[in-house]
Amino acid sequence: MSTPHNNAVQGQIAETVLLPGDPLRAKFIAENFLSDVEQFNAVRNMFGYTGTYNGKKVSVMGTGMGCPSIGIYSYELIHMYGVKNLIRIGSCGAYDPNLELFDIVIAIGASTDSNYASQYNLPGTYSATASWDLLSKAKQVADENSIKATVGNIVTSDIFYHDEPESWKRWAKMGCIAAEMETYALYCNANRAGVNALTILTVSDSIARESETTAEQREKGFKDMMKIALELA
Ligand SMILES: O=P(O)(O)O[C@H]1O[C@H](CO)[C@@H](O)[C@H]1O
Ligand SMILES: O=c1cc[nH]c(=O)[nH]1
Repeated sequence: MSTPHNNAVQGQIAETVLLPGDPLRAKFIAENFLSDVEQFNAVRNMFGYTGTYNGKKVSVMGTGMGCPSIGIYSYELIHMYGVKNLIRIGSCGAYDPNLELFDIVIAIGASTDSNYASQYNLPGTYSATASWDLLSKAKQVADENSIKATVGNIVTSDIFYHDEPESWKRWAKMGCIAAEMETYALYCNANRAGVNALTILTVSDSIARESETTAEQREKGFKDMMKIALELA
């Protein structure tokens, strides 16, 4: 069975899938970290691959940018392909001035300006949280490999170019340490379905320090994040 967005057939996708926003980052991981690689998707150039890492079957697939895009891909992976562990590996902008470029952030929860959770018609505000199992393992892998990884609440925003450039400071005042654009929807989908999700991010920009990495570094760098995520498979 395939979907309008994914050509994979049953059994082609592993129970653990790494999810970078950028499909070229998925290709890079498949080519450089996995063995016995098979490509399962190219619809919309949203590349997806399955291979092995240390003998374990693992998949990697792009999600595109924003909650609607990761919402579609992660829903299909969970409900149509039986995926149990969804690990986003993305870039983020740091709000916390203690975070430096290339530092790792592990998202224990995501706050948001998105209305993704309105579909659940809840009688209040939903806190989208990570799988404790994946999170505690990820922190352990980071510590064992002497990789600095900061665990905290992040902001998933629908907006990259904000009309009010200083508004991030209000999230920072609430203890949010970094911003990206997908985790809230990923955690909602996973929690609603009773499967595991975790977001691991690399700081690509410091909003607090006004510094940034290049597009090539974002595609090919970030090896610490990839190592942590692959060890979870
Ligand atoms: O590097 P990725 O995973 O795409 O993540 C971040 O980068 C994109 C914005 O440049 C958004 O998708 C944001 O969440
Ligand atoms: O500032 C940033 C950097 C990466 N991704 C974002 O969403 N924001």
